[in-house]
Amino acid sequence: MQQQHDVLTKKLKQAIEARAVVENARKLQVDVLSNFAAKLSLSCKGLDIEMDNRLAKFRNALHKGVDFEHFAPLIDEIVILLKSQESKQITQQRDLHNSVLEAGKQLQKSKGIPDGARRTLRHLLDHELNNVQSTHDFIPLLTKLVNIYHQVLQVKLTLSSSKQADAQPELAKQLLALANDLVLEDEATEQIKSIKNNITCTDNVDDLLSSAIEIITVIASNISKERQSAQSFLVSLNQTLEELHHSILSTSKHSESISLEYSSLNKRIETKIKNLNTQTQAASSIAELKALVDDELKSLSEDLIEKERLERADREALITSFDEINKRIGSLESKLTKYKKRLNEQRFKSLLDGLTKLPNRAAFDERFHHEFHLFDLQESDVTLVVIDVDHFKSINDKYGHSAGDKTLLVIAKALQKSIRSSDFIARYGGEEFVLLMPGLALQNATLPLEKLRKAIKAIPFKFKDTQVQITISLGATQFKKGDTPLAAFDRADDALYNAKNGGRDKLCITP
Ligand SMILES: Nc1nc2c(ncn2[C@@H]2O[C@H](COP(=O)(O)OP(=O)(O)OP(=O)(O)O)[C@@H](O)[C@H]2O)c(=O)[nH]1
Repeated sequence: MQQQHDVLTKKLKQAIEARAVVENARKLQVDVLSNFAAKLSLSCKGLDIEMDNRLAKFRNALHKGVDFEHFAPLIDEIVILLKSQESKQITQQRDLHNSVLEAGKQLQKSKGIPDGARRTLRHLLDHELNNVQSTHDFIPLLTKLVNIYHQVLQVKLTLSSSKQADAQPELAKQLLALANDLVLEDEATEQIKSIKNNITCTDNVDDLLSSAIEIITVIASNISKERQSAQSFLVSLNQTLEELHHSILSTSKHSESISLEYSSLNKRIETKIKNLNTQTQAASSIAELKALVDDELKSLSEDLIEKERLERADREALITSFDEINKRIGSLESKLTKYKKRLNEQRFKSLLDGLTKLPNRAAFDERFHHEFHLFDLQESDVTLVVIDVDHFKSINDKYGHSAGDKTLLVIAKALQKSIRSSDFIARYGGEEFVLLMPGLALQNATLPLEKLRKAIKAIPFKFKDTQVQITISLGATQFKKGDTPLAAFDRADDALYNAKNGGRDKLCITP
């Protein structure tokens, strides 16, 4: 009996001990959970005053270890408040999305956004804004937006304040781009070159204004020269046509008078033959007949000689007139050929970039649309690449604008040299180039494009005795079924954006 009692007591003790362990573990867990809930409730602080009060009560109750029955109504109230907070937040997030989008679009309309900032803004509005999941995600976007606003505001402030209006780097940049795009006759090219030199030496508004006026004057005089040359061509065309008209008129008058002479001569011959007929009938002796025939034949042969003379004169007049007409047509043709050549040269020049002599943006647009048209017809592979020189501004800033120009020239040559003859490269503007690679699938483009990137990186640039490494970033895509030229270009531009954001000196691909 005692033995049984001892066994039972031992088991009971063991059970009590095991229970205590479980209770302790549970208490520990509850403590951890309570702490966590208290911390979580603190993170909601500040959203709503009513909820703050309830959460404070909740934390207090947790701290005191109040029974769950006392918690339950408090938790219910908090859950209701949280739900209303959630729907409030969704509305706020939507409003915030709309206002950021609206602000960004307004900002896009502003003039004077630096190139890099404009690209960042477009990416922000087209992509980043759509990926926002929470209000928190807006913070980096808003920071970027404010940054861009700041840049634009600075440009505007500089513009509006006459005191500060001295420095206008953006205006200088635009003016320089305009001067670079101008394709004029040789004499004007020299003038533009000297204006460009002036622009690179200053960003003072007054100096830039006078450069702008000089550019306008050069353009105006070029247009007037062009007009004069077109006018002189038209005048000479008109003169030649008039001369031709006279010549044809006089030839036809001459022909008319000759044909009148002809018909009277023919009539005379006819009458003489008729007379000869009647007279021979009437002749009574051989001697009379002989004398008659002799007379008439003599007169007829004179008429025939006259007829022959007339014919010869007519032929000669015709030949002279044809010669004259041919000469005039010949001279008109050679004038026309010269004029056409001139127009073609001008068109060719207007499709070349003045600095690098690569095809310019207009030429690229033409070719781009042509390739797109071909793609629509046969859907062959076309890879499109946008290339941008990295940190190019710092080359200008550190070593001067003409060093920047030379750099662009060297890069353009290297790019041209490194591509296939069937590829098409153009200077899109500033330090940006575009490359079209017809017949090359995007999956096979990595190798040649990486080679291109490395080729530029390997150029041994040297400025002011300093070895400088210059790199490029590349964004590539390919034409897709149902694409538009703009959509394809945007994809390549997005890829370039990724390459820039990924640290530059990179090729990024957006299929
Ligand atoms: N020398 C020279 N500079 C040019 C020409 N066209 C544009 N630029 C300059 O190119 C620079 C481009 O600067 P950003 O758009 O800020 O770009 P970045 O410095 O290359 O920097 P990332 O593109 O972001 O790597 C500007 O300073 C322009 O003035 C040109 O024909 N000649």
